[in-house]
This record gives sequence, structure tokens and C-alpha cells, in this order.
Amino acid sequence: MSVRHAVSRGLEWGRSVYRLGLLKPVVRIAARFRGERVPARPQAGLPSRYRYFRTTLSGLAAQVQSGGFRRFSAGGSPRNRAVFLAFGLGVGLIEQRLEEDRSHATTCQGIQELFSKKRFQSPLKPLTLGYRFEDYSIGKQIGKGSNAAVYEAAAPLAFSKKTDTCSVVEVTEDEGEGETSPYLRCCSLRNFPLAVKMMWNIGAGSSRDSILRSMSQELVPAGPHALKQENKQLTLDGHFGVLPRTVPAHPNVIRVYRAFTAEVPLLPGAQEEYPAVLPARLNPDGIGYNRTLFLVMKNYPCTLRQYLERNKPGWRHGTLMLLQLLEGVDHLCRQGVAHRDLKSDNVLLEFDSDGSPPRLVISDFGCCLAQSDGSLQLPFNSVWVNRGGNACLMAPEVATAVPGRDVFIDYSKADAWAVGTISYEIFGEANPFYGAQGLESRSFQEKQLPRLPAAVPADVQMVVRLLLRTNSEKRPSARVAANILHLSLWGKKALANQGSAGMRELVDWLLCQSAMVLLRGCGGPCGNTVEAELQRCFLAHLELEDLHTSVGFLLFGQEQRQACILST
Ligand SMILES: Nc1ncnc2c1ncn2[C@@H]1O[C@H](COP(=O)(O)OP(=O)(O)OP(=O)(O)O)[C@@H](O)[C@H]1O
Repeated sequence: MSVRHAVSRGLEWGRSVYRLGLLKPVVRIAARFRGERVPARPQAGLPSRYRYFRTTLSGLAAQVQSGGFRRFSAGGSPRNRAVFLAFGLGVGLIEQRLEEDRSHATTCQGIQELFSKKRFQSPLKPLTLGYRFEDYSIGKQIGKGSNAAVYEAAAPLAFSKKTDTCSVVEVTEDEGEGETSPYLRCCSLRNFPLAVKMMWNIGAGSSRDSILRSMSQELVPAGPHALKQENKQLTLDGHFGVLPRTVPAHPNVIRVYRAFTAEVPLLPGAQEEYPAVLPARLNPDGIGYNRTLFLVMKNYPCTLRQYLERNKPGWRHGTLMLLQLLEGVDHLCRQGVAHRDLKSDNVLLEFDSDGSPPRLVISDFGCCLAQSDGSLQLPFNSVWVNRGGNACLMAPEVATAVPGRDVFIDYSKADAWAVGTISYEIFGEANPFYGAQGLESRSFQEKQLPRLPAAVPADVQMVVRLLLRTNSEKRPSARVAANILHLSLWGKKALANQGSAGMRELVDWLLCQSAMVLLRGCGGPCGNTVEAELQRCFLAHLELEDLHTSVGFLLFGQEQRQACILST
């Protein structure tokens, strides 16, 4: 092997190891070969992955340059010398790449810190909202599930001056309808900016503590002032840690502004629609308790399902809607919460301005998993353990779990799977897991999944397929799936040069993107706020490792498509 040949081989080897993600195994093998222990405790000051590689590689390179190299260069055959030279160059190249990676990681971290400092502020300032049912005037019923009825509401004292703090859409309902009811003063969403969810209480008892404890999951999206101070105190005093963790505000997760217990009132439609869950005071045959939990939220004009019944979003709006769901799910995962009942009925929508995509929020946390330690692993030691709601959209790893000793269900990617199924609805197709002929998540094969419409971009189709992988280990997290969509929507140009310039081009693009988002933020609330929020979310959660994985998926998808085109 000539020296020139060795040099090119070495560089090629180093590049391949890096590109294929084989760095870790190669380093391990090399360290074993030298009889060294792989460093377990990385040094401080560098991100762990890089500390680890650097330590091992430095040793390796040192050995190549000293003992080994000397031995080979002095006494080895020319072939051995060339091979060793190639190896040395390869290691050198990897070192250089690691150095670059380290600087990229630092850049990403800087961007992340900059954007994560700016916490999302809910547009409604709920400080003036009351903690009693009487503080609200109730409008007509706007929804009903299997556990609660939801009514439009206003807080006359809080909104005595007519404010427009809630950006709600034009009213589409018949405004005259409500005037016949004594409860309804006005049906417009503008006049009823709030929604009150009245839980049906048939098993939680009538004391405030027992109600709060038994319906505690509903409080996961509650703001810091949602419960009256003494309520928090009472519940925590009696049963420390019973209240679940709550999640910070996020543009794609519903916010509960107030939560209080009160006597069950007779609201419009109660006698006709849910007489059985009323207390005996209101219906002698009712089995409900006298008091229950009320949750005050923003009033949203419709659910995702209702919206899709009348609208067919184009591919770009559809992608932005899917991305919002992934951002919401990623936020929940980071907070140690799994929703476990994602479906188009549990996603609410509002509209900022003409032409911009709808804003989506994930709602109804009644089935969620929010363990006090933030773990998304649920001990599954008995059939009585609740796996979550909506069996049709239950991720395969959840649906197929068999209870037993030391069995845990991992929910870390279960919501992402459900988002994959909802994507079909967003892009105008039937959800393949619904209906008598629908696929069953516990037994389907990935090749049975129907194709999405041809208008849906190839990258988005790939994301949906990845989200619906049966093996959760091969399924990307919501974060990685969201990153793929972000890159595909806004970073295509930076990705085009991945082969030659590696991550450098991408990091430059990230810096430009950060500057743009910051500048747009300074310019006031102009432009498309949904897109701006999505971009902020992306930058606030930048991590080089996730970014590498996302880029890998995108490039792999592109390569596969090219190979497919060439072969036909
Ligand atoms: N904040 C809101 N604004 C407008 N409509 C809402 C709001 N919250 C809930 N709804 C409507 O009420 C319906 C029922 O609410 P929700 O899903 O929270 O009840 P649930 O009884 O917990 O449902 P499930 O049967 O899924 O357990 C929703 O599908 C939606 O139509």
C-alpha cells in the first residue's frame, strides 16, 4: 500500500466510522485490544459523549504515535507501516470531527439556553378569575365526554371591561339559539371566552380532598394559581405527594386556569343528557355525589375532529398541525407526563388570523400518567393497572404488555405513536386504526399501513411511518420526529450540503434561524405566530445528539428515495 493510498484509506475510514455512527464501538474495541478499561467516569467540563470519546481517542492516538508506531515504523514491514499510518490518520480525522462536534454542541447549547429562558406566557391573564362556581356565568353546553360536560362561561367580574385578551375566532354558531335559555345571555365566543368542565362524580366521594385526589390527573395542565392556596395545603397535608406533577405552560398544551370543587348545579341539558350522574338532590334516580370538580379553561372554537369534518388542510398546514402535536407531546415527555388518550376529540383548535394554520392544544388529561418521580415506566404487575384510554390508538408496546412481576410499560414513545395515527386524519384519510375493518395496534404489520396522499411531502410521509413503527426502540421520539419536520420545512438548503460540509452548514443555519426568530420577536406580534412559536420551540430544545439522529433519518430517507428512482 503506497503512502498516498494509505492516506486516502485512512481518511475514508475515519469518515465512514463517523458517518455510520460507529465511533463508540470502534473506540471500545480498540480500547479492549489495548487491554485498557473504557473510561467510565468522564471528566468535567465537556458534554459526556465527547469527554468519553476524547479520553479514549487521545490514549489511542498516543499509542499509535508512540510505542506502536515506533515499533511498526522501525521494524514492521512496509505494508504494516502503511496500514498503521492509515489507522493513525483515521483516528486523527475522528479527533478533528469530535472537536468540531464539541464546538457545535456548545453552539446548540447556547441557542437552547437563549430560547428556553423565554417561557411561553399564556395570552389570558387569569389572576382575576374566581375560585367559586358563582363567579362564572354559564352559557350553553359545548361538549360532553364519558367523564364530564363542558360549558362555555364568562367571568363577569374578571372581564367587566370588554377585553380582547383571548384571541378567539369568529363565531360560527347560530347566535340566536341561546336566547331561549335562561342561562344563555350571549353565545358568542367573544362573550364567553372561558370553558368550564364539570366532572361527573360517581365514585370520588363528596369531600374536597377525596375529589381532588381521585380526579388529580385533570390538574396536570393546571397553572400555579389554579388551586386556591388552602386547597393545595389541605391535600398535601393529608396525603403528601398525592397531587400529580403539573406541567409548565406550552403553546400546544391546554392550560387550566382555575380548579375548584363545588355543589353540582343543574346546567342546560343535564336532565336530558346525563341524568344518571346527577346527585339525588337534582334527580332522585341519579347516582352522582353532591359535589364535584370544576376546571376553568380557555374556550376553544372546535376540536380537531370537528375541524377536519369540514376542512381539508393543505400539506403545509397539515405538516404544521402535526408538528404542533409533536411539540406538545415532547413537552409532556420532558415533564414526565404521558397523555395516554390522544385522539382528534382531545385536541382543541383556535385560529390566529386568516391564512395561518390553526393552533392546536392537547386537552383532557383525565387518563394521563404523571408519576411523582417523573418516570414514564409504569409497573404493570396486575390486570387492574390502568393502561390508559382509547384502546384503538394504544401504542403496540402498551397494547401487547402482559402483566407480571418486574414488568413495566414504557410510555415514553406511546403518545408519539398515537400522533402518527392522527396524522392520517390530518391529511384527509381515515385513521387506519378505527372502524370494524381497522388495523389493530397489537397485531398489525407496518406494511399494512395505507399510503398517505401523494401530495404529502416524502419527508412527512417518512415521519408518519417512523412514528408508527411497531418496535418502540426503532421509533423516533416526539423530539426527533419534530426535528425532522422542522429541518424539512425550514432547513432544506442547509441539509443539501451535509455530505461535504458535515454539520457546519447546519449549525450556521441554526445561528441564522435564531437571529431571525429573535428579530421577529422584537418586531411585535406580526407574521405567523404559530410558525414563530414552533421555531422557538425547536431552538429551545436543540440538542446535537437529537439533531444528528434527525439529520440521519432525513438523509437516509433521501438516499432510499434516490435509490428507488434509479432502480425503476
Ligand atoms: N376548553 C374547551 N373549549 C372548548 N371545548 C371544549 C373544551 N374542553 C373540552 N371541550 C369539548 O368538550 C368535549 C369533552 O371534553 P373532554 O374530552 O375533556 O371530556 P371527557 O369526559 O374527559 O372526555 P373523554 O370521554 O375523552 O374522557 C371535548 O371533546 C370538546 O368538544
